[in-house]
Amino acid sequence: MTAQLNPRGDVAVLVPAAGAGVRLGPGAPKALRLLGGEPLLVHAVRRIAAAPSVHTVVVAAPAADVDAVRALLAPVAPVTVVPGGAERQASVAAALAAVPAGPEIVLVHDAARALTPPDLVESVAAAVRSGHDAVIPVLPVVDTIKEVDAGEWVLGTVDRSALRAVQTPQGFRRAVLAAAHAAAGDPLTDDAGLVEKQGVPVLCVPGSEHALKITRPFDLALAEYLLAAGA
Ligand SMILES: Nc1ccn([C@@H]2O[C@H](COP(=O)(O)OP(=O)(O)OP(=O)(O)O)[C@@H](O)[C@H]2O)c(=O)n1
Ligand SMILES: C[C@](O)(CO)[C@H](O)COP(=O)(O)O
Repeated sequence: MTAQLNPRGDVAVLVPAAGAGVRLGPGAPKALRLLGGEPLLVHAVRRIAAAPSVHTVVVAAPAADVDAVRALLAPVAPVTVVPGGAERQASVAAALAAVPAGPEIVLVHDAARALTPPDLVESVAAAVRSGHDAVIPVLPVVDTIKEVDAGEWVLGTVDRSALRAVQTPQGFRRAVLAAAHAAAGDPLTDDAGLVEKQGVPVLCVPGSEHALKITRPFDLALAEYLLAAGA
């Protein structure tokens, strides 16, 4: 039996949360590390659950922690927890397989983007609902970008005007995401990449600086600051 949030909602949110967090340094799996005294995953799920369109949330947890994650999230929101895989893509596929009949819009959202505002969940879902098969939140790139050889010698300067930094939640018509995962080969770093390989147009909508991905220790420190400031 899959847990539901809003039975009249039309959105399922998949939360890959099975990563180790190697770049954050030694410690518990990243989704379980603390921000303001609570695990990143709790922050992420709380904000997803505050988005009124959300019908179902499926979390892909580290396989060894599935029961602990179920217990952790029970007081936060009704969620389904499944074991994740060795790569993010496999974790998303496992969560997608657990979505019940009903929601025709599926969002994929990193637990590591713990402070993502509910408004961003709603705006991505609304863009899919309005007829777009695939929608991603993006921000402009603010640094000058260089192509380098072996990470050391500059080969050239890339025109950044057409570049965007891509966030989550990424939103899809359910059948489009399912077909892209069914056809998936080697793992890609995001779900839009799989959909692009199927020739499906992907729409960009404005992202949010609060949806930063907590990847390195500095990101966690920044998130602590943002949380204390009311994010
Ligand atoms: N096998 C994996 C790997 C990643 N993720 C999830 O995918 C999201 C984005 O991944 P990232 O931020 O790169 O997390 P990690 O893989 O944990 O980071 P690292 O590469 O530093 O270990 C995270 O919520 C992470 O938990 C997952 O569900 N399953
Ligand atoms: C999905 C993602 O968050 C979009 O920016 C990103 O691609 C995850 O990448 P990572 O290498 O797993 O951090």
